[in-house]
Amino acid sequence: MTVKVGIADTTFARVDMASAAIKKLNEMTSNIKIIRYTVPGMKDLPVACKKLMEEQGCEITMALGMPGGKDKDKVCAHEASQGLMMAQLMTNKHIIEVFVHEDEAVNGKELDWLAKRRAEEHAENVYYMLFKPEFLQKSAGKGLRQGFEDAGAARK
Ligand SMILES: Cc1nc2c(=O)[nH]c(=O)nc-2n(C[C@H](O)[C@H](O)[C@H](O)CO)c1C
Repeated sequence: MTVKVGIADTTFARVDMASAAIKKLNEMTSNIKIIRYTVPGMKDLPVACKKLMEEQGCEITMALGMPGGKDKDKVCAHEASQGLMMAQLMTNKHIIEVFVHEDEAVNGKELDWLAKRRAEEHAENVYYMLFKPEFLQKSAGKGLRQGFEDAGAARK
């Protein structure tokens, strides 16, 4: 049966993360219907995701945002994250937050690579959460990361 997956993204972001996530999800399964909803910025993502789940019937959503490098952007990112957690608890559905901070990368090229890679790897997580939760259980404690390289399990 087809599962609806919501993808909420922003015009503020400097990289089209949603397209990378959508491409990855469509490569992994044909059992999903993707509904995309683009809003101005990350603080608009909580209600966008809640509407995708409550009004469009999405089972799970991804919130793709890009906090800028200024202090006020980091405050906004914290506020947006609080909103996303609230929206998850209100709907009892997962919203996978995919934030890429503009100052995580040294230049535009790395930012483009990082943002798309993190979006893809979280899209994989969405697939596993929907269809193969046992795969995530098997990966518990492995230090997996999305975007930059995995941290790996702690060496005894
Ligand atoms: C300061 C600020 N920083 C960011 C940011 O770093 N990333 C982002 O996506 N959006 C930012 N915004 C805009 C808000 O998220 C939101 O779009 C506006 O307040 C309109 O609701 C604001 C206002």
